[in-house]
Amino acid sequence: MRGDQGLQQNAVNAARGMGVRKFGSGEKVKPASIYSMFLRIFDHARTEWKSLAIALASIILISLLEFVVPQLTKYTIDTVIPGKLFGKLALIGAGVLGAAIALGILRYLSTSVMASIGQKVLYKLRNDLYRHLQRLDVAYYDRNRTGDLMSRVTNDVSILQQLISSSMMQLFTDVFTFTAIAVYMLAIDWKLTVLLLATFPFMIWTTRLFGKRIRASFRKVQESLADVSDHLQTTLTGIRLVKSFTAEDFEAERFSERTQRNMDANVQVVRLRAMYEPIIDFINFAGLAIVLVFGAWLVMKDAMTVGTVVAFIAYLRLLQNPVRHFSRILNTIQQAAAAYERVMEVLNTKAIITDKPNAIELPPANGRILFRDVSFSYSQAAHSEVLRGFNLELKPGEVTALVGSSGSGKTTIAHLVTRFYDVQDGSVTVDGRDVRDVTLHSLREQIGIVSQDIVLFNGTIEENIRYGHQDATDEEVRAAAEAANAAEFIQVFPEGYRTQIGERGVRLSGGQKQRISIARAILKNPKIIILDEATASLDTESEQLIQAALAKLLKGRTCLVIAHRLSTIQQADHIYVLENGQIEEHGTHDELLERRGRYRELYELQFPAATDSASI
Ligand SMILES: Nc1ncnc2c1ncn2[C@@H]1O[C@H](COP(=O)(O)OP(=O)(O)OP(=O)(O)O)[C@@H](O)[C@H]1O
Repeated sequence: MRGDQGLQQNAVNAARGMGVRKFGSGEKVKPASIYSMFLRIFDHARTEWKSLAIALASIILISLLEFVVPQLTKYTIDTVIPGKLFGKLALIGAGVLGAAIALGILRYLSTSVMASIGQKVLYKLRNDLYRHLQRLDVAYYDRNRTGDLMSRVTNDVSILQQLISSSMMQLFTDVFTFTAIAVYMLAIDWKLTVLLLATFPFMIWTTRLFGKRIRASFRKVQESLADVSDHLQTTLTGIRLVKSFTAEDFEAERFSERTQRNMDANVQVVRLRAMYEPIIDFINFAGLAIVLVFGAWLVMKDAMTVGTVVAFIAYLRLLQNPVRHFSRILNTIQQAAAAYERVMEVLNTKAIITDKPNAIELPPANGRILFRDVSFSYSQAAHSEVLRGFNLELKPGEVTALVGSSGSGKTTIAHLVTRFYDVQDGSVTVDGRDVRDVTLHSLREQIGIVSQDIVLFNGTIEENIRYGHQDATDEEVRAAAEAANAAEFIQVFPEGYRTQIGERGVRLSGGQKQRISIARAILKNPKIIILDEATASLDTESEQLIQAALAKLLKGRTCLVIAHRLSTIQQADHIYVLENGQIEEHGTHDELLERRGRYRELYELQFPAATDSASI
């Protein structure tokens, strides 16, 4: 048992794992250039121009003040000390302290303003990403893992926010300081400065070399983190399954494999940084050696004052600070670039199922649905067609049931009506209009789905029912619950309709959840209803209540019922038996029993006694 389950899980995970690395066509982005990342961030920050202006002004003032302090040093060494100007000392002391206080205030201002811009950009980006995810096709969710997508919206966006809040400020300050000081030093002594700047190409080259590798490692860190998040999401939501298979240790083992991959990737990043920083330090010391040796030589030759050399060394430090900071910021930038790539992979994915430019609103439907010569497959692989030249008519106000073996294409037919997927050939029409010619909103608004996988959100019972029609009044919500045979059990809860359900509230039984989902569909009041295995796995009492609720829901609507349990569809107006995407036979329950074909076979399998007596 253990082995079988392990094998299955591994196969599922291998397939899923492929989904992460191999995005569908159009989803793969080139390694994002840091430049395009900054452009996009600025684009998001544009509306914050006032705050940006304050931050920029602070940066300029910080650079100016940093420039003034070495000038005071030079003045003290070259003028005050030789001239014994005691009266100036207090002024110099006050000047340095004043500059320090002003620097503190400006740094506070720029940091807090940038942090708030960072948060706002983060807020916008995360909302854009979520909105985009909501619009992406169902097929996108078939290919990508939920935990991985969650990690992109949470972890990756947070990393980008760190870049804006803390590192970008530093980067601006550094670029500005670097340029201002380099220009000043060139003016004072261009030869010494050129010699000094000769070390910088080495720094840039080293930075680029390590940058690429660090980014690749960060990509691994983030991907492995997404794996961890995906594993958590699947095993915690499926905790009952894990326990029923006593797979706790097995899952803990698999979790530790994933965290180990994350740890290894992190260690790789640290190793690269540990190698990079000493190289940069060495180049910085080489610069210091040049200034010290060449400067001292100039002083000894009376071509330069001691104060100028001291100031030069102070400026050298200021010049090298940005580079040293940059080596640290590089970490954040590379990490952000890897996160940015992952965010862009989602944002660059275009939804395929969208409204045509000239899509019209589907008028209130009569509910006649026609499949004409439909061919459909989920993938482009050969022989993967689920439907081929498929024809079907669903008549307005009638119940059409689909039965057939597992995998015969029943759910796929429902997916094509709701346009979760588009047909490759032929057409699906509602009241004569191709579903691709009408807006998705107007189409889906007129379709209600009640399925076996009931999704109820964390919130109150009332909120869950109202999901079917947000503007419904309290009376309408209650009437829908009444019609769905749910009112009785809801009223037993002390808080009635305001009872919290889901993780932070009461647990409902399968039948109760089903009735709430029927109430939700009744409140939506759609012209077309799709029931997907709606009454599977319920006890007889629940089933009777639900059957009664469903009878009310189906009344006067076009209904597509996908059923395995033939007992639930005996009253259907039409029953179609599907095998391998083809209709094998159709008719009413009685007609099909008489025909003694596949339907009767299925029926006899489910109700051996009933057919025995029927045939006597
Ligand atoms: N999202 C998907 N991506 C790829 N293939 C899919 C997808 N959904 C279904 N299929 C494949 O399409 C075929 C038809 O599946 P479908 O779910 O329509 O069958 P079904 O008759 O509803 O089965 P069941 O009664 O077991 O629910 C199956 O071979 C299935 O493996």
